[in-house]
Amino acid sequence: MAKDTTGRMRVTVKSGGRMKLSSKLWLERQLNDPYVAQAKRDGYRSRAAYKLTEIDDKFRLLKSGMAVVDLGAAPGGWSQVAAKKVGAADGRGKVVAIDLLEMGEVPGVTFAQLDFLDPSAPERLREMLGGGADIVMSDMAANTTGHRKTDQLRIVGLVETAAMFASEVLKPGGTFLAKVFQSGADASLMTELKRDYASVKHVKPAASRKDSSERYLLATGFRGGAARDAEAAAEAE
Ligand SMILES: C[S@@+](CC[C@H](N)C(=O)[O-])C[C@H]1O[C@@H](n2cnc3c(N)ncnc32)[C@H](O)[C@@H]1O
Repeated sequence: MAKDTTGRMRVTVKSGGRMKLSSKLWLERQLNDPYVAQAKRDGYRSRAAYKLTEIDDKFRLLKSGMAVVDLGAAPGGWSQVAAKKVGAADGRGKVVAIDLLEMGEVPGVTFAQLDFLDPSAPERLREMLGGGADIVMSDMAANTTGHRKTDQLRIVGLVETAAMFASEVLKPGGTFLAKVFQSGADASLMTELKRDYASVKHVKPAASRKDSSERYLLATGFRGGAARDAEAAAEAE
């Protein structure tokens, strides 16, 4: 039986033409998970909402009036948190979100069902955004094959593509937040991000399961395309 990136056993079930992951262990965890119960009480679509809330409480990323891109948004917990913090429902801020899956409407959030790896995705997102972004955040998790090396490459590929997109749309001073998995495979990405952002670190919120290798890469203080290109040109001389 294959394992996913959290190391848990994975059973693949076909449902309505869509592949669904399930397991007895996963179900037990859901039932005993305080964040799942809390999310129900607070009206959040997912327990993931608390990961973003925690990161934001600590680093004060989301502010009223900001423009946010949410990659891999379904079922919508992060979009709900971001929409509330930036004031998207009353038009102060903006949240644009995409996912491979459908997502129920979140007030103030512009959503498109779209594969981020599709060549048309960046342009579509730029159209939805209609300007620069203050934050690009990605909670995307690539589908796993069970083959460790392949899975690591897919995961890193997804984050690198998200980072590249972030560097195209972020305003100077902007933030890139992305889910990664502890593997060391993101070392070269870290080096690039350190060149493009004032601060780059890994964060692991308490709501992220301890036995999971999941963590988040937080890059703040985007230096902006012009500054970055000048630095690269100086290095090349
Ligand atoms: C952990 S979930 C996100 C949970 C979400 N942040 C929340 O708070 O509800 C990861 C999502 O990434 C999406 N995803 C994975 N690869 C993607 C891709 N290439 N393009 C768009 N979405 C993708 C999956 O469909 C899945 O819904």
